[in-house]
Amino acid sequence: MSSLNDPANGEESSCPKVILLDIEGTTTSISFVKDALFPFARKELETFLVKNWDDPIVQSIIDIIQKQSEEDAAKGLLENAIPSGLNKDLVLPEIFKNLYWQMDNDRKTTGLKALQGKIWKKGFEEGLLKGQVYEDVPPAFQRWKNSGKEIYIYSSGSVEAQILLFKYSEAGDLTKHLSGYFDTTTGPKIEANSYKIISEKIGVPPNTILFCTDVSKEAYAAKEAGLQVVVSIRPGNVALSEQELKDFPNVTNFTTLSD
Ligand SMILES: CSCCC(=O)C(=O)COP(=O)(O)O
Ligand SMILES: [Mg+2]
Repeated sequence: MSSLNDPANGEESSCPKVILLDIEGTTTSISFVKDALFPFARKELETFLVKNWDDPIVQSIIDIIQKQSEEDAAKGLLENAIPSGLNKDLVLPEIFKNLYWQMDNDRKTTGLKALQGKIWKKGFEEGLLKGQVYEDVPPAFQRWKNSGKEIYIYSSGSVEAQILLFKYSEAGDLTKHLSGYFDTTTGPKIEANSYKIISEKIGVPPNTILFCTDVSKEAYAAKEAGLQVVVSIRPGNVALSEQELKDFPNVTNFTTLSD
């Protein structure tokens, strides 16, 4: 990784076998997620839930959202949890209120992300949404595959949403390059244990995985788990502190990220 903006930390890092990528701020601009994907889900939210209320998968997501609201209320983040056991007409306004609050605060909870994925499905399949990736992403995928590496995704977006974004991308179907996907059902992205689980699931030692993300808390968690870590600096990303720049190599695009 000699061409990276690598702080002189003196640590040996071997050539990675696996590239593990975050989406927002890494393969895809934050502005695409915030200005296209999130508003689409917000606009369709009420219609989607009213129409699909009886779908068992939607009901299982509602359960997750309700339980999350209990945790949030217990922590004092919310005044009231979503009441359970109410009929559809009484509970739906409470669910909408909770979800608008979550979206306003860009919460990365498993329930909200699963629901957004379900809503985006229609948008991607009907051509109303096209997944955006930075222009250096498709050639990097090809280069890594050619050199025998496996590429995985780890994003707060649900696995379903991740697949949609890469399948219906402006650069064509990129899922052919991807070996697998992880979301917050594996664990929070800011906990080292999540990265240990990912390395076990992929079946390779942590230090053979190179994780690239824009979020420093995720970078520190992955580093603690023993992964190689590179921070992504893209236009619109949150700027890194001086300390973070010392602690991690960084890339401004994938052209220089691992051969
Ligand atoms: C189609 S993936 C949606 C991305 C998303 O909802 C999100 O919150 C992105 O989080 P990330 O962990 O990729 O930074
Ligand atoms: Mg990100």
